[in-house]
Amino acid sequence: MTANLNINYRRPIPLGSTVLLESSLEKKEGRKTFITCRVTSTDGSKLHTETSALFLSITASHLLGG
Ligand SMILES: CCCCCCCC(=O)SCCNC(=O)CCNC(=O)[C@H](O)C(C)(C)COP(=O)(O)OP(=O)(O)OC[C@H]1O[C@@H](n2cnc3c(N)ncnc32)[C@H](O)[C@@H]1OP(=O)(O)O
Repeated sequence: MTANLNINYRRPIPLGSTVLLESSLEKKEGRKTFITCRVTSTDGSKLHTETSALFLSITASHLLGG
């Protein structure tokens, strides 16, 4: 479950363009998983978006409000 999501939009992505999306698992601490992601031009020269997020493992009952 997404607990935290930060997105920096650095440059617009031109309509119809192809981009490279790289996602990394930074660390895992118990129920917490820290992920980063970058969207760049396919040659990596232009940074479009950079993101960090924290996901928490949950139980099915959490989704049901338990
Ligand atoms: C265009 C489309 C865009 C789509 C965007 C993505 C859409 C989505 O992801 S939809 C889902 C959105 N997420 C939600 O609705 C989640 C709502 N929140 C929750 O259900 C709960 O707060 C939940 C499950 C995240 C955490 O609750 P709970 O399981 O009780 O964890 P809790 O005991 O509070 O915290 C556990 C640990 O995580 C940490 N933690 C919890 N929330 C955060 C947070 N926001 N930031 C940093 N740390 C956090 C706590 O500090 C604690 O750390 P430690 O164990 O070191 O003390």
